[in-house]
Amino acid sequence: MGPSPAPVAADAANAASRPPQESGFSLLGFVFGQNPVEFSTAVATSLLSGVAAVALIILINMALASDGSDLATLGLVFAAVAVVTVALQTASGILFGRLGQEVLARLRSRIAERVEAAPLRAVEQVGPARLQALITDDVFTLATVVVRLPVLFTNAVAISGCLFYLAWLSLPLFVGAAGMMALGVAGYMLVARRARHHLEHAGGRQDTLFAHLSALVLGTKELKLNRAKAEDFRTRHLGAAIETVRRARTHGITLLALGSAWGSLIVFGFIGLVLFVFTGGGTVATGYAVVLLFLIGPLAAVMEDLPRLAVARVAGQRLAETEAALATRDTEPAPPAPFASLAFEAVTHAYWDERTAEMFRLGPVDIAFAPGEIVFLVGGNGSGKTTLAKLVTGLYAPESGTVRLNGAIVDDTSRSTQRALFSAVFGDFHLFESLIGLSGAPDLDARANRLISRLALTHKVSVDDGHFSTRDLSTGQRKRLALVAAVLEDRPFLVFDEWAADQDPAFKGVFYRELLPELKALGKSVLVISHDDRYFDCGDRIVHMENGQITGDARTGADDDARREDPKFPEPSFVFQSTPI
Ligand SMILES: Nc1ncnc2c1ncn2[C@@H]1O[C@H](COP(=O)(O)OP(=O)(O)OP(=O)(O)O)[C@@H](O)[C@H]1O
Repeated sequence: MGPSPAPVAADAANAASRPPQESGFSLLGFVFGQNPVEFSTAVATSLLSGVAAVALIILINMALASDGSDLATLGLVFAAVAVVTVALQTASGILFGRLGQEVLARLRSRIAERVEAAPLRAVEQVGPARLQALITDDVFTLATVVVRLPVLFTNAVAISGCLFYLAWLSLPLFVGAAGMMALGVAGYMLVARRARHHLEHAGGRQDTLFAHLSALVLGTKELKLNRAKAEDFRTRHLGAAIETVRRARTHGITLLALGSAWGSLIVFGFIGLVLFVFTGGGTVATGYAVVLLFLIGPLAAVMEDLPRLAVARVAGQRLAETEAALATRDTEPAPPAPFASLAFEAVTHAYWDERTAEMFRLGPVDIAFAPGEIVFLVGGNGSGKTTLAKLVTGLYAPESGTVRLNGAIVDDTSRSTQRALFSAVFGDFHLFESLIGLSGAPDLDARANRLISRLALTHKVSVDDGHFSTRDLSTGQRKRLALVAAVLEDRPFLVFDEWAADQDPAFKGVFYRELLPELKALGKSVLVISHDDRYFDCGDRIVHMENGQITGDARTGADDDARREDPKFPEPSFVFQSTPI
């Protein structure tokens, strides 16, 4: 065992599980930033439509108090203001609708961009369930609030305007109205605090729910085979998560509804007091009654929107937390550099498992790679082979130790140069539907189809315009397609993580005895993680791992000249021509 690495430093990016920080996400700021002109116009139109609505109320009151001589003029003004109000409301509705969709699209792109830019370890720690919940549910919640903003602004202005008008009609009554409203708002806020706690809890449980929903799809086979298992999963696991989210959200929304009811009660109470107790009829009372009756609509709408704002605030906070967890940016992708050597000195990495409070430590590891070398990485399950491969490819940054590429130290600013050396097919590889990143490469379809034929897949799949004709294939066949994509990238170093494990015995032979030597003959380096001990002789070196340590690193013996004589190792005669892409 080497010196202990700094505890959990490697997992320090686990910000997603940190206690929630105050929301660093301002929805208004974000919408404004996306499109300042459109946002300002939208706000202006909704504010003006609020002013116009107040003007309408004043005109109605003037008409009610009129002796009839100015009714015609008032009528014309009323018609004009009504048209302007409707036009403004429509314009702000359309503008905020557009902005809402823009927010939805931009936030989704922004999350995708953060995921792309963040180091792999940070993305792994945030986890797919949180990202899925965020990109679907939370982002949608935020966009919905944006669509409601014009109504909120219009109503806020209408309420303020009406209050001014009430003050003008009667100051003492206005003071009473303002006092009652303050009481209503204070009561609402008190309840809303408690409601927010429930909504935050629901947000946290939402991640578990999405994880279970994904297990429902990915684990369909296992669940369908065993009814008891399916029922247990549906009721106890998925069902419990659905129920927890439902209960927490219901609690939150019920509390908010009670808060709104308290607000409405106060308003109605005040209308009653003004009409039946304090004014005792008269013009002021009529004016107050008309305005207060009008106010019920905007006040009710604002009360209705407050719960939406509370839910959106929680969504914004989750977004801010996740973005903070993904805040570290990897260096910009670098163009492929020439490869002369890659060396790791005393490199370590540690995983911290929060649930079991256990640490897996890899290293300190010393290992070096040269061009045109085939290295087998072998060892028991969980010995750290894939983790080492992630360090070698630059997907993980070492916690300590030194990486040298072509003699120069690789640091956080140059790690992308290290990554640019590699193409890899990991055990949990993903086969994209097309040869992404390669469009426009010369003869792409022809070269891909030659490789497909070489991998005995011609009857199953072809490439047309860079797209695979199908991905409905066996796991082994999809892995062959992943290999096609990796080889076509034409990078100097390839990593295959137990690639041959899903191949039939005949094809294992093709992989180890034909493809690997041909890649070597093209000057490629290959790191092969393998349990196929009968093919270990195909490597130049065998590196053994145990418990996160390299326990052996030895050359296989057969030198390259001897190999070339050996009929087992053919010349690179065929399709793997390394056409630069
Ligand atoms: N994403 C992860 N988060 C936390 N711990 C992990 C993670 N991936 C691996 N580990 C831990 O690291 C150890 C080494 O895993 P690794 O996948 O590197 O082993 P391996 O030698 O490739 O195993 P196998 O032959 O089964 O693929 C595991 O025992 C596991 O506890």
